[in-house]
Amino acid sequence: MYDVKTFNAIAQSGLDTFTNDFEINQTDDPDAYLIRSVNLLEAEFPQNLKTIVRAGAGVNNVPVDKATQQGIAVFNTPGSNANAVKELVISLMVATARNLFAANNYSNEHTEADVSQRTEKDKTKFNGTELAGKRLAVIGLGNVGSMVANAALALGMKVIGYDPYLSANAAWRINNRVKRVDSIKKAVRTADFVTVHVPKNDGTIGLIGTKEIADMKAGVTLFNYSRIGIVDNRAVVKAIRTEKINHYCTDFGEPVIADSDKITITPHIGGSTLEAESNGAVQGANTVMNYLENGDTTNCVNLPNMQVGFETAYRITVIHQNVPNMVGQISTQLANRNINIENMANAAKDKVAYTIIDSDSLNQNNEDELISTLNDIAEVYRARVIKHQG
Ligand SMILES: NC(=O)c1ccc[n+]([C@@H]2O[C@H](COP(=O)([O-])OP(=O)(O)OC[C@H]3O[C@@H](n4cnc5c(N)ncnc54)[C@H](O)[C@@H]3O)[C@@H](O)[C@H]2O)c1
Ligand SMILES: O=C(O)CC[C@@H](O)C(=O)O
Repeated sequence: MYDVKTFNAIAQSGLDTFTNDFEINQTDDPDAYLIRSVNLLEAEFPQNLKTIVRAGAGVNNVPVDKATQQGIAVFNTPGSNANAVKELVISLMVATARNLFAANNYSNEHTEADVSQRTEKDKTKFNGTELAGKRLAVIGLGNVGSMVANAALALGMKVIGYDPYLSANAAWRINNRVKRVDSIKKAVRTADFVTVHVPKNDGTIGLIGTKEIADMKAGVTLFNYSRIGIVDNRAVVKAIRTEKINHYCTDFGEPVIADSDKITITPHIGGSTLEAESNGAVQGANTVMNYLENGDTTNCVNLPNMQVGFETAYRITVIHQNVPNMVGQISTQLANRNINIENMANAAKDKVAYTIIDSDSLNQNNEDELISTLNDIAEVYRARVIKHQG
């Protein structure tokens, strides 16, 4: 039996996905965390914890390097909420272009009986613009950015994209009418709307600041539905004062941007739809089960992604440093115990490697001692044995 700890509301459809071999929130030493936005950056991890699965895209709330050092595999559920973010960003583009929030406030303030005459005079204040024919710059063309770009094209916009790290797979998703450029400056300089869809990491904090805003067209509308800090909110406030930025929409409020009718703040609801929460929870539950029961690392962010068919009675998985002679050291320990290797796979991602060894000749008598010996190898972060189900 495996135990899974949840810290946030995980959709019931996800919890229902777990088989009877999994229980939820039953111990203080779980095998897996299935989380959303809980901040684990200062957390101490229990000894038994083998995986942290983020139902959602951003893993900036997880100390990934620390998890790696402790042999904990970290996953996300890419794309599970991308459509929800796309719809929210597109709706806010329409809402800001048509001054919907100000128009709604006006209508709520003027409820007198003869309002219709006044309305006809006042409505010119809320004249808007259409999206068709306008230019949108999309910074980051992954799961969310590619969907926003394609939807904007369908609305008749001209779309310019910037993403220097775009994977080949992601590139297939992008309509070939999205013009790709090689700098933020080239992307934003003619754009009426700029939207940012990148992960938060050391390379993206302050990605859009004073300099990038200076490169934008006067009157631009800017969106940050990625994470707080990727857009420099102080620079935004200054640019709103000089009318360089016409409107700013973000999912991440902080005092410096409060109380401006030129700023629309939503409370981190980009992925908050029934569909997205269900997608993330179901995908997350399957990820937990696949890793704990098979050692599968699809969508792992700190280990190489490996899927190896599991046909033998036992599987030994080892997370270790990506240094010479690791496979040699591991297989020597198996040979010393007369354990035959039926199948072996190894791959590396940056400084970390993952080895999967399948065997029929391991047994309960030598399992604990073998794992303890493998874990004692200085460069090994975690070795474990998985018994074939069924
Ligand atoms: N508001 C919300 O509720 C919500 C929901 C989903 C995602 N997000 C945030 O949005 C981010 C993006 O989500 P996604 O699903 O599209 O992720 P993704 O990983 O599919 O795409 C991110 C893209 O950003 C690109 N990128 C990385 N660094 C870049 C840089 N310096 N300049 C330009 N592009 C860069 C990557 O190459 C990748 O293609 C997430 O990491 C998360 O922080 C927020
Ligand atoms: O869990 C959420 O509600 C937010 C998810 C979102 O920020 C993400 O990174 O996927």
